[in-house]
Amino acid sequence: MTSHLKKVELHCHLEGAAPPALTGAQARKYNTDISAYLRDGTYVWHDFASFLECYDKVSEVYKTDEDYALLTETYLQELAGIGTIYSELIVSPDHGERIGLGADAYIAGICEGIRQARAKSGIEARLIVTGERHFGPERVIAAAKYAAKANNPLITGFNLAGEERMGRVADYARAFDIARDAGLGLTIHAGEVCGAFSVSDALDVVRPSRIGHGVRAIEDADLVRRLADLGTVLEVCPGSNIALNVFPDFASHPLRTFKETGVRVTISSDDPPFFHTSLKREYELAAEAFGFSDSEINELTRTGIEAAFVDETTRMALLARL
Ligand SMILES: Nc1ncnc2[nH]cnc12
Ligand SMILES: [Zn+2]
Repeated sequence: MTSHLKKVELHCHLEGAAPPALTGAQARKYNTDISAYLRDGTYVWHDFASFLECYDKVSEVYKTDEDYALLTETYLQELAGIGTIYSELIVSPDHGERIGLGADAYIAGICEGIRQARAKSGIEARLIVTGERHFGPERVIAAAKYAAKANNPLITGFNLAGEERMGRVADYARAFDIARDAGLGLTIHAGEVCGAFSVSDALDVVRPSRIGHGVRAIEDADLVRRLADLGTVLEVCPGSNIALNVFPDFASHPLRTFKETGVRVTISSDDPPFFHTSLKREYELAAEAFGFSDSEINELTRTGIEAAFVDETTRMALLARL
């Protein structure tokens, strides 16, 4: 049981956390047929590419700033209900543009959801703006420029998500330069769908303090040592990795090996209902599938706070709540 433990999540895509019931209600509200992507309360996909397609279709039934406020507050309140004190949400202003809402209204709705949740439960949250590789480098650069200029204290990081097999990290270097120059925290999806080379590329080109997933670094022992030496924090999402067949089962998953070899690791849920998981389940898995003790799980949580994209006063306050 991990219900008594405080929790932190660094890696969750906001639209990826959309509860199927809420998505169904949204689809009915807008008279949109998403039966190809949501059936019997379950999101329908069969591989990484179809997951990304399903994700984009589901996202499209959240159309207004109020919809985004509701989605954000709903997820954060679920997290607060299981003892979560801090959450970083991965958001895409470019998506706001694509659906015609506009980036500012999209972000304003999400920030309203954060304020509502914090007022009700005290949960702290920040936003990581992401670009999506499959929409190409120009859109990713535009996302970085948006984040850099937003002057919004809740936007504290920049990420690159989407189809990892498209292009190389170097194609997106300029976007990360813009985000770095603006003082944003940097993280990047790598070593999830592609192998160890993608993590090496990320370290060489982006020099991020964190990597989303990074788990396929396990294929290269020198790279694992490099991650440990650099102190790069991996945002590990075991349930997602098994659902996407990155590893066949939890027994083959490298979370414990990373920890034992000195790589700094945290646990997150990624896109929880898409992968039949939740942050609650990821903490349970840490105990039951990976055999971590309460104090080892608290170390994962502490690492999450140490690596969080927050000011030092907030970091100290979060550490004090552990
Ligand atoms: N697991 C994942 N990997 C890459 N891009 C994503 N976008 C949403 N979830 C993702
Ligand atoms: Zn992700």
